[in-house]
Amino acid sequence: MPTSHQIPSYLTQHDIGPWGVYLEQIDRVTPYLGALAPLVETLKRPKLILAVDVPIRRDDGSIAHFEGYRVQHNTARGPGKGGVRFHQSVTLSEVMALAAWMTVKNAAVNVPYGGAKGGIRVDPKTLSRGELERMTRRYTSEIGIIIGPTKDIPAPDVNTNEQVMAWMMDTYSMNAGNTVSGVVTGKPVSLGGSLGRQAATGRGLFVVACEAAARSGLAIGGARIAIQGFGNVGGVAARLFAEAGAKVVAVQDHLATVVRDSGLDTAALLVHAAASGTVAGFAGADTLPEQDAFWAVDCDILVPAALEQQITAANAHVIRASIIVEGANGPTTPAADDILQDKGVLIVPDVIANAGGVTVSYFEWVQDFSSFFWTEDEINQRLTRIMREAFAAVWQLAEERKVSLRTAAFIVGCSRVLQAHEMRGLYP
Ligand SMILES: NC(=O)C1=CN([C@@H]2O[C@H](COP(=O)(O)OP(=O)(O)OC[C@H]3O[C@@H](n4cnc5c(N)ncnc54)[C@H](O)[C@@H]3O)[C@@H](O)[C@H]2O)C=CC1
Ligand SMILES: O=C(O)CCC(=O)C(=O)O
Repeated sequence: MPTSHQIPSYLTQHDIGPWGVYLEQIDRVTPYLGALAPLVETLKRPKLILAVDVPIRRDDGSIAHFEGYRVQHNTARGPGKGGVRFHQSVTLSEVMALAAWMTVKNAAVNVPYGGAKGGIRVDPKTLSRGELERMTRRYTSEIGIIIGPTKDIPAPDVNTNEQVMAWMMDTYSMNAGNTVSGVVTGKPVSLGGSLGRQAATGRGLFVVACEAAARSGLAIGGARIAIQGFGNVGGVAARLFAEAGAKVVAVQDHLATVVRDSGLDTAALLVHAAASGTVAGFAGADTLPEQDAFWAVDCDILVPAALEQQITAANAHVIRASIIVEGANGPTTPAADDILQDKGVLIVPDVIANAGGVTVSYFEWVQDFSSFFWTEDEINQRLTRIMREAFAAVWQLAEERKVSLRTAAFIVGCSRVLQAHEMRGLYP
């Protein structure tokens, strides 16, 4: 647990939430940072926090107010970069942690960004399309004072997509007086988005899962895969695992867990989920009676691809996978990390495993600046190379320093950020 002096006054000890997980991860890596360790305090303090009121007129004429945030955790290596989340459980602690993980991630895979994240506490499923658009536009106007293509570049996250990015880009552009396509990534391809961005996070996850499996002597063909979250990340990962001959034996979303021992028909499940908004009710599978039973499913590779703090001390003991590949940000608590490490489970941490999305966002941003667009093959090849190189560097460091892949990834990421601070001379 972080000590009380580390907790900023705007968060209280009892609701420290995901920010507390992040602080503990920083404390765990600090002994490995050598001469940079004295600078680590900067990583425990977000650079800028903006909390905004987002009022909209509902379709029935009433006014609703939502709480929104944009947090820039660190910009030593470049502009802030990170997604925007619309979810009923969004808190400041969560957005701070998500922004900080972006700082570490962007440095770990060496894209030239700092870390940022945004969110609105809202269940978007309760809004009409018109209400969603008005909320998105108002939020964009409110955070418009701190975002921009050279300052902070939002992108999709949970419950946001290319349509939301199109509205954000349009609102920012209207206020600027000209089209600014580079203000967000994950846009529709017709508006300056990149081929391959929609599938990039799942694809990058699949690439590093294959690398981890190869080094562990596990063949992907025939491997049993369990996936929590069947949205952008989990859905694409499921498809790629199935195409490679693995058996996706369990998928859980917010409403149900569907299982099939011989492997789910992932193509049919994707069609079902797209039509009904959930995996619940899928005819080609059994449904587990309890959501918690998902964690004990017999599998080789477990992919948490939903929300934070899902794998905890309460369920880590029952996990049967030998490899966990973190599609979600912050899905594993430090206490669960310890239990899983004792059990010999290999965890490929979020800051590497889900970095494919921001990597292709970087490609999108570069393409927007140059107004010259690449083919999908070029994008996928560059993505695969970056993911493999980042994974190999972290694997090698973990072996040399005899630490977990998470600690190794944090050593790489935090060292790059702190070296940037040192070279820029932010500590006169
Ligand atoms: N979209 C992207 O490019 C990236 C996303 N991520 C992370 O991946 C995770 C998933 O993001 P997306 O796939 O984009 O979101 P999404 O909105 O497309 O899908 C989220 C999925 O999680 C499920 N879910 C939500 N609450 C759940 C619960 N309590 N139990 C089980 N399932 C639950 C939903 O039903 C849905 O299937 C998040 O942690 C996000 O931060 C990380 C890197 C990039
Ligand atoms: O594509 C991006 O800029 C950020 C994606 C994101 O939010 C994440 O990696 O968690």
